[in-house]
Amino acid sequence: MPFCVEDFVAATFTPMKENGNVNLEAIDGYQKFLTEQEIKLVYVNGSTAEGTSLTTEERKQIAEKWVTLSQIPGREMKVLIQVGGTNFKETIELTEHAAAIGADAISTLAPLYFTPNSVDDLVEYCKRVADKAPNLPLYYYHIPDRTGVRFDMEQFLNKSRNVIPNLRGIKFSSKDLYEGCRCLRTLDANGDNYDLLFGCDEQVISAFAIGFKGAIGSTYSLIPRVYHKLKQALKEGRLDDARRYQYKSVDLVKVCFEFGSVTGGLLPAMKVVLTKLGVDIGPPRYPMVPLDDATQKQLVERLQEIGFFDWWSGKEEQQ
Ligand SMILES: CC(=O)N[C@H](C=O)[C@@H](O)[C@H](O)[C@H](O)CO
Ligand SMILES: CC(=O)C(=O)O
Repeated sequence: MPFCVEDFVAATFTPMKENGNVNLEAIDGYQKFLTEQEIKLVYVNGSTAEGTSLTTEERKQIAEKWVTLSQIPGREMKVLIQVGGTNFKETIELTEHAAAIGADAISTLAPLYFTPNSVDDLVEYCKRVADKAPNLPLYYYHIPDRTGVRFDMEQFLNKSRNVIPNLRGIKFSSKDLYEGCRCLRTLDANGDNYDLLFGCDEQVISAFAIGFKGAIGSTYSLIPRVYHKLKQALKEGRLDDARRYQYKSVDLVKVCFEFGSVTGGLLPAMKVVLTKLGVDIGPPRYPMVPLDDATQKQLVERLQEIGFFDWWSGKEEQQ
């Protein structure tokens, strides 16, 4: 079951209408935009997508849309579907649905609210999900700051190795690079063909330095070219250049956080950024609140100050 993700996976946003409904039609333009930015993998219904704010029916429709679009010649991409949530029955329904529609992989959060008591409980949970789609690779979605589930991922890997045949890795959305490094060491020592995908975009250079090969995140939708250049620079040993690209990502994330809220973090601001790039992504869904017009204007001014639109268009590269 080879599925080596040595690339950037765009964690997709969910297009919404002003009335709060999902704007399924707008996924078309967004998918095309990502194709043009050379994004070849997408992560659907995760945090960036407000997956836990969507109904199960909406999640299915969104998953179907991404899979269908990814089958259009010239617009091919791999589609990973996040199936986790609060309700195990729905998680299973979404897992079976992902398999039935031809998704490339699934990913699950830890169960929310009634959270596992031990790493063994977590392994058991992932196994129950994985068993419902035995032909699909499964990526456990580790995002302790959101789920409160903080079990050590090195232990998780060691305990699940012989138990979950289709586990293929972890989406590692934690800034604990010591833990990440221990995971990489144990995978290496055991010859595991797993992907450890880093989830903190503003630190991805550090993750690559210790051996991560791929990453999943929200900002890969916004500035994929910057990250592709970062990776290329690292590959060629041009560390200063690589840092320069990481600084751009840090600047963008920092500005988005300036307009962030406790509920949604930087997400409502990032939806504005994508809209300004010409993708009709709309507002976030409550309990996240959209930025009002005046605040959007301030955000655009801050983006101009950091030169975002110049490096986005590639203008700055010619200087
Ligand atoms: C909570 C959240 O959305 N995390 C994302 C993925 O895990 C990241 O891609 C961040 O949005 C990004 O690193 C900016 O902080
Ligand atoms: C990686 C991330 O942002 C997501 O889960 O959507």
